[in-house]
Amino acid sequence: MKRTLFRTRIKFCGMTRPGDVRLAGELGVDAVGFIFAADSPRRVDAEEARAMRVALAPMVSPVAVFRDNSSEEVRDVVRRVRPVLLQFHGNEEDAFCRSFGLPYLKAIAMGTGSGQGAVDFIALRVRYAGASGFLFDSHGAGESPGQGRTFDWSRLKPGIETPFFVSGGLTADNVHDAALALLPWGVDVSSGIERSPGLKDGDLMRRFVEEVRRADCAELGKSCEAG
Ligand SMILES: O=C(O)c1ccccc1NCC(=O)[C@H](O)[C@H](O)COP(=O)(O)O
Repeated sequence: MKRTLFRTRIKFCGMTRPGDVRLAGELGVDAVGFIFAADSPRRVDAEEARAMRVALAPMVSPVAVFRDNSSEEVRDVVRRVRPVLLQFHGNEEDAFCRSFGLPYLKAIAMGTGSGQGAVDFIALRVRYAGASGFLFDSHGAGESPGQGRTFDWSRLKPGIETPFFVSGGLTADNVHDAALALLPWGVDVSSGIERSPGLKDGDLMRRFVEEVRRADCAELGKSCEAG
């Protein structure tokens, strides 16, 4: 999407501890994700997510993350956790995703490596007409997300007109390049800020945020020079 503001949103995903949620807020992160997918090592239940929601600083958005959960499970999380955004990583179609009355992000499985074509963004927009945005993640279709692998970023061509997040294998060492190469609405990270699945590391969290802000400053500098 055309860059008009110079702040890349940051979402920390797979939070499992209130202390990590508190630190994310202090670091200026925009959103935190709670994972309710059955097969995730970062899975939390609605009560654990509620406890973390209490630890959220003002203006930090709680996001509920699913992968082929039943509509009853999603409804239960919506009622008990009160997320402001839903994120779907499985085979969910638009009618399902929008049926909960909340904005949603559709995660798109990009697979790993190169050799696949550019993303057909118009087809995605048609298929997920109700989506507020997309999250391009590195897992293959049917694979578990959160594996810490990148995908071929060149498959995302400039000119995407809907907010999109880049995800998969981002760390403090590569997020600066990703942000500058793709100018995404936001970046999403899980294992790149962890010591082990679900246990975030304060130093890695802080370094990740610093690197995103460094990319934002570089981009802002370029547009100031261009007048
Ligand atoms: O991370 C998981 O375990 C997970 C399981 C099921 C659905 C979604 C999941 N994660 C969603 C995310 O947004 C991750 O942050 C994203 O896949 C990036 O992960 P990573 O490569 O570890 O940064």
